Amino acid sequence: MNLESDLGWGKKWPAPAKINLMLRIIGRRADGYHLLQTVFQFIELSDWLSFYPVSDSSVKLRKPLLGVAENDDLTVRAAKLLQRETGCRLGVEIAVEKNLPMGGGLGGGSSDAATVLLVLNRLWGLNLSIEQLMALGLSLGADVPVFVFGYAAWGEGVGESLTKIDLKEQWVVIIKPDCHVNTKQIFSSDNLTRDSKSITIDDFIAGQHNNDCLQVVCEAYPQVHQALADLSVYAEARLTGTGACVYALFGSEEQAQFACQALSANWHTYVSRCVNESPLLSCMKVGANL
Ligand SMILES: C[C@@](CO)(OP(=O)(O)O)[C@H](O)COP(=O)(O)OP(=O)(O)OC[C@H]1O[C@@H](n2ccc(N)nc2=O)[C@H](O)[C@@H]1O
Ligand SMILES: Nc1ncnc2c1ncn2[C@@H]1O[C@H](COP(=O)(O)OP(=O)(O)O)[C@@H](O)[C@H]1O
Repeated sequence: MNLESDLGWGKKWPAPAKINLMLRIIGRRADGYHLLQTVFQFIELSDWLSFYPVSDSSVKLRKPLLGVAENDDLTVRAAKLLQRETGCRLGVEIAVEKNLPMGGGLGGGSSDAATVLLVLNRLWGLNLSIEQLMALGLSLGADVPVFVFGYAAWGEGVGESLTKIDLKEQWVVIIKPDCHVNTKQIFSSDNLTRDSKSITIDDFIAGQHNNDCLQVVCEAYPQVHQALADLSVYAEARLTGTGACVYALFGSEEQAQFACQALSANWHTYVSRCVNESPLLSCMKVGANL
């Protein structure tokens, strides 16, 4: 193995999805952003990113995503942000294997950005700390810090104040209804509950799982309402983030596969495993021991 591949150039790095196990909106900041209480857990279902050296300081995508201009892509924005913040003059070509649905509430774009921040920090030798990378990530999107943090977390603020939490690692069945939910549109709704009472981690563990976006999302997107009804035949069905994906947790892979197979006749479904440590973090630990 040569030095380039030892460092991780050309290697495939995961950008895992997240689910929100509950989401409460407890207030609103002066800039319009909402103050949340949420619980993030990772799932193994991932996009995969590879990085290739280039001879100049350009940042480019091997193949831009359908419907996302190259310069708007969160991977490109994350790489350019690192260059701006550190004065780094190295460039990169990024290849993205996109498996996570866009606008699905699974945080795919945010996770792609976090993978770029963490991996290029290593490949470009920048030595930024996790805290510095989380702060940079926050400027790209409220969901980015948790993917840099790398552990299942109780999230507050706009999602940047994170406390590590150990959750049961169950199997998850996800339905992706045939619609893209625009996060900004949901957070702009007059009908959104914005004054939920704060709860504690113990309240969540005792069973408070509600998502304050649920009603507004179901009113705007009847497919989401139908997906929740169909999934709830098998287990408690919940909305992740602002949707559109809905999910249910199962104690075993067999139970999850059973529900998934039955639902896949009418829906686009995924089955995966929930994990407390981000698959990216696990991968980076292995890399660090090379
Ligand atoms: C709701 C959550 C829950 O995890 O997830 P998704 O459903 O998007 O995956 C996140 O808070 C979303 O994070 P993210 O998707 O990164 O949002 P951003 O790009 O920062 O914001 C998109 C838009 O949503 C609104 N927004 C977002 C987060 C927040 N706490 N308050 C808001 O009001 C803002 O209007 C913002 O312009
Ligand atoms: N690399 C990327 N992957 C996915 N979406 C991206 C990416 N870069 C920019 N976007 C934009 O971000 C939006 C939200 O994407 P995503 O993070 O997948 O959904 P959500 O925030 O609902 O979980 C997309 O609709 C797309 O316009």
